[in-house]
Amino acid sequence: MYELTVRSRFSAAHSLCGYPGDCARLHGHTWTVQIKVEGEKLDSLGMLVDFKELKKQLSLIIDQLDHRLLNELPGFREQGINPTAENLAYYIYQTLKQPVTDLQQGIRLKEISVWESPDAYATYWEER
Ligand SMILES: Nc1nc2c(c(=O)[nH]1)N=C([C@H](O)[C@H](O)COP(=O)(O)OP(=O)(O)OP(=O)(O)O)CN2
Ligand SMILES: [Zn+2]
Repeated sequence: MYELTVRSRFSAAHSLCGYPGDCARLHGHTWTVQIKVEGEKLDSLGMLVDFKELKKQLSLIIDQLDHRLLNELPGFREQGINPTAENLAYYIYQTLKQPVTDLQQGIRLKEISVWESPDAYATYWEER
């Protein structure tokens, strides 16, 4: 098996409704998002999939999140879901799952990790 990893960053604000502390107040982070894909077969260039293609997919979702109030995103606002690192990792996974599969035959989205700070991150994946 091969595994590829691509990372990017964005800045955005959030508040955690019901949190018993200062995270309930509006505040911001420079978030890091990491995407991992996996697959077995390399193409004739020796690539599982071009990093450039993965970066493109990642930048599409980053553009939706950058300099936003994350609580107002569709998917969080209507359902009153807190934009925690966990929920963001799930949201990004669901958004990228199909587009990544469509990039190249035989590859799948393995996991999404979201860092709120250099020392704290959450990862979401689905069992095969
Ligand atoms: N499991 C989770 N726990 C917390 C989350 C989260 O998304 N998942 N989020 C928060 C808040 O967003 C908070 O802003 C982050 O707090 P913290 O990690 O403590 O970061 P600080 O920048 O405040 O760093 P300090 O080390 O506390 O100064 C809280 N928990
Ligand atoms: Zn926070």
